[in-house]
Amino acid sequence: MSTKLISIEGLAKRYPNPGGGGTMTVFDDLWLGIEEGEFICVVGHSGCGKSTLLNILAGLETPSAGGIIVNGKEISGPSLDRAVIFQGHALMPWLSALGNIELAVKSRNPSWSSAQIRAHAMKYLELVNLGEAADRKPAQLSGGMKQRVGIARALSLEPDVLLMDEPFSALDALTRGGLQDEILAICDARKQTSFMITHDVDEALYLADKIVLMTNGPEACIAEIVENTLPRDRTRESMFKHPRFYPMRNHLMDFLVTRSKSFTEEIAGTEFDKRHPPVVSPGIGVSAVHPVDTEIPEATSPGKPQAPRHMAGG
Ligand SMILES: Nc1ncnc2c1ncn2[C@@H]1O[C@H](COP(=O)(O)OP(=O)(O)OP(=O)(O)O)[C@@H](O)[C@H]1O
Repeated sequence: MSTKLISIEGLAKRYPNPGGGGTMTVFDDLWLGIEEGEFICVVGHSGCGKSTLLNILAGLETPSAGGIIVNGKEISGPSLDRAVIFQGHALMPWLSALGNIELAVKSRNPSWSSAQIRAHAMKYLELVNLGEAADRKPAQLSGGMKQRVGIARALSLEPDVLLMDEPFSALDALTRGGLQDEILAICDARKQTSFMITHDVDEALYLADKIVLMTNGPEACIAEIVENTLPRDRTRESMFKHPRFYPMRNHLMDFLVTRSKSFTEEIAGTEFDKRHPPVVSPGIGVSAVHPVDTEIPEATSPGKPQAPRHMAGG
């Protein structure tokens, strides 16, 4: 029996072949365990199945094989325990910012009085610094403000798991940076288990405890789990100057640019086991004081993973 909050076990997704006849396997035999309070980012090229994976976690899609266990129960559909923040905020246009959150709070707590619902919704609107915009309709809010309402709505459900599908990708860099800071502060304070898809390597390095690397599709798989070796109390400014930043960043970029395409050849003849994707810690051994001029130790360099520590179902 798994001790993880989330255990993805042998997950596969197949769709009918677009060219007709047979099926197309998006990904196959994914195994991943997620601890309570962890912030996971999934990185991989377009089409490898990141959104499909998140939608299965949300209960919006069903897997073709395998399953996902959350809190000891297999996912069989959507649940308010798993809140989703989408790229397009999906707000009800006829409701105010506060009204949108109240709707979610009411669905979560049907027995609450209107006053209780309002107070709870307002608390989360204020948490994302939108208290003063409570009465505004989505059309009267900027893109960043709308996304804040989406974040407040998801958090107001006080979910076990927060699922985010490229939540900031449609925003300008400044707004994105501000929202990343807010989400990080909130998730840290609440020890919120979070699962985010992003194409932005720096976003993953700033937010994630672990970064899951997916190979290119079709038939994508989890190639590695990269432990973020930057200090947990990193700030956006300090992160870039840390000696482990470039070992981390280079490892991720090397995967995306080269290894994600040729992974099948990389593992040919090795004992690579999809059930226990290797866990690597780039930059460990690099001095935290001196500039980056130290070699990454063999045991943690690409292709020489540490003994797997992060196993689902195990
Ligand atoms: N409902 C569907 N029917 C058929 N094929 C689908 C369906 N949904 C997704 N796919 C296919 O599954 C594959 C994975 O799609 P998915 O959106 O999960 O990828 P992704 O990694 O999230 O991509 P991106 O980074 O571009 O958002 C793609 O080839 C896509 O065309």
